[in-house]
Amino acid sequence: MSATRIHVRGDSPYDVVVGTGVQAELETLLKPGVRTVAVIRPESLPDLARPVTATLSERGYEVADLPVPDGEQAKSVDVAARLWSAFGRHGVTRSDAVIGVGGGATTDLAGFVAGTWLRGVQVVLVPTTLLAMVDAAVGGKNGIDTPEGKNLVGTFLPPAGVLCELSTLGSMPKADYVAGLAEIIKGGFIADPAILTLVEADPEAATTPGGPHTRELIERKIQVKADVVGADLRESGLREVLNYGHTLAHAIEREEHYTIRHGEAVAIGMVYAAELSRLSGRADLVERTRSILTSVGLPVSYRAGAWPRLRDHMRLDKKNRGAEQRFVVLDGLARPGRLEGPAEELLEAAYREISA
Ligand SMILES: NC(=O)c1ccc[n+]([C@@H]2O[C@H](COP(=O)([O-])OP(=O)(O)OC[C@H]3O[C@@H](n4cnc5c(N)ncnc54)[C@H](O)[C@@H]3O)[C@@H](O)[C@H]2O)c1
Ligand SMILES: O=C(O)C(=O)C[C@@H](O)[C@H](O)[C@H](O)COP(=O)(O)O
Ligand SMILES: [Zn+2]
Repeated sequence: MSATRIHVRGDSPYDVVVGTGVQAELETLLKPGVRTVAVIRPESLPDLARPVTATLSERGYEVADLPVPDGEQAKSVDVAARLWSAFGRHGVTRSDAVIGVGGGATTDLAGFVAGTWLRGVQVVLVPTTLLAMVDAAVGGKNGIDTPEGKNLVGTFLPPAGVLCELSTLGSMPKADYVAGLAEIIKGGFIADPAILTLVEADPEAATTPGGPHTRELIERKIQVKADVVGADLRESGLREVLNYGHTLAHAIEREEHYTIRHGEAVAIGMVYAAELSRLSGRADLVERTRSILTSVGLPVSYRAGAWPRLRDHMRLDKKNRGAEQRFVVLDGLARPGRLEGPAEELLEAAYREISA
């Protein structure tokens, strides 16, 4: 199968390479002069990183294999501090490189420690989940969670390259794979409705890595993200559209102590954002949102009694300006807009519509 290259523009441009056998390109992404490569990967998945570490060792690089806790548990200041110490022990310098292999939690952590060590060393990302391929590893946002909220500490560091090895998706647990579909569907609502048509035509096929449209869905969503982050890396405006559904999603993740899958929280958050759009007189895409998410097995509601706490968590959303709460909403299909300083009654009314 041939590889597809999706180019991300900007001051530090790079390619996202999608296909099978693409890890062979790894060495070409490393800057000349790299001696030590720190490979960060989930501790329970040594086989995922082995092709990377073995290739680099054979080519004569000093490889530091750095396992981290699985999933969201990795995105903590404690784990970051352990990695900074390991970089010191292994003598990672500014001419060296960090490689993040794993799901979005691992690539977010790898980007964060690369962006903060020595004020920034090169990072290459090798996403191994659907969500990380179509979203987390693309765009240069990274971060860790704190007790105060999701991703509240992080940097913008464009990767030197992203390698999406499609064969790694085969071992993904179904629920994690389906969670990745939420971000693909998000791309459909904010920018590329053809994504929605593909999923709606055969939802069951969309939930399996080997489906007839798997690769097209992946490439379309990466293209949506590449177009946006290529124009606005640091979220000065346009990039906010990628946060559709995330204001409530991040509040739910915090409420669940980061045990709910990000994609599941985003699914619920998108229904909430669709309700906000409808109730504020913009687009009415509520039924289409509920229906497509339900068809692939994603959640569309959350506990009724949770509103006061969720409302409080949303006050620390990164899109807020001072006391003004801000949301991404839809003025129409593929026409994202903003809701700024909404009345509390509107926020609560939209929540009543999605609460179970
Ligand atoms: N930086 C961004 O722009 C951005 C965008 C979207 C999401 N995110 C972040 O991404 C994270 C979610 O990513 P995720 O959905 O990949 O979850 P995840 O990283 O938690 O991975 C899910 C689980 O799958 C395991 N796994 C990884 N690859 C596997 C494989 N090939 N086979 C079997 N198991 C595998 C992981 O170890 C983990 O247990 C969240 O922290 C979210 O905030 C970041
Ligand atoms: O890349 C972005 O920008 C996004 O908003 C994509 C989201 O899917 C992603 O979850 C991101 O990490 C959220 O960013 P945050 O700034 O709200 O933490
Ligand atoms: Zn997200």
